[in-house]
Amino acid sequence: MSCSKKKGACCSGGPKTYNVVMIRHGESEWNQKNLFCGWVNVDLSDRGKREAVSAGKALKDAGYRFDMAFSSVLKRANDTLYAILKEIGQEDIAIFKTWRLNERHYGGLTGLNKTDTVAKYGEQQVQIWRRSYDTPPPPITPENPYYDTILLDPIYNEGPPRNDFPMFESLELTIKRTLPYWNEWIVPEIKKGRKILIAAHGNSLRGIVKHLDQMSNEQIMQLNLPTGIPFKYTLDENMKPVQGGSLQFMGDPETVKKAMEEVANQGKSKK
Ligand SMILES: O=C(O)[C@@H](CO)OP(=O)(O)O
Repeated sequence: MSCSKKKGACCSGGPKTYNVVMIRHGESEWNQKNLFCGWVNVDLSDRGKREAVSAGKALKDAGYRFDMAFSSVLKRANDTLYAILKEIGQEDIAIFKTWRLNERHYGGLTGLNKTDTVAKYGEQQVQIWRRSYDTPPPPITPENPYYDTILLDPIYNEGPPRNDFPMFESLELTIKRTLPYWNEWIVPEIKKGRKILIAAHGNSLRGIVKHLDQMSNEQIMQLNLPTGIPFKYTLDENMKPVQGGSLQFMGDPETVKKAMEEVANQGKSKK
């Protein structure tokens, strides 16, 4: 059977491969204001909404169809997903939402302006907080204006458990709660040949990318995922990327490069 037109599992002659599409949500209102956001449930900005629609159009033009979708419990990722599904005319597919795909919890940095934080602590420290593998931000405390906003938000009624509710997360800690979900819920569906779309966040997706590409703790520091540009992985039966199958962005390389630089620059001082 030839399945060259299918975007899920493919088997035409050679070894079986599987495609999975992921997207970081479109620009959020707090991305626009350059604030550390993490678990605060903010909306997409107008630009972010446009990015989500464009992502949907790109997927539609490339002929993508999905069997199911996964997202976090945060509306910026959910709304990105809905906009895409609307564009491709698949609003009725099954959607699974989990806090395990949330953005990393930014602890005591939540709500702070990234440029002001650079001015106070220096670019190097902010880069460590934003992109290092295992250095967490300071914990969020009750004095933080968003402490209750997060803790009392009904989106967290289903988890994480109250006695294990994060007060901060490094990338390492983010991966510890994201990867079990990837392995237990997403991988089995990919292996069944289901065509999967994941709409999540810069750092939860960095965790999945680090795992798939077996990137070192140093390599992952350099990766900034752009907002609202879908990317595809082509995986073998062991869920390892095939040659050239990693991080295949659906956008022209110059636009992707600029969008990545824009994210990186959020943690630079304004000259
Ligand atoms: O503030 C955040 O929650 C994240 C993503 O928007 O920011 P950063 O890119 O600094 O990890």
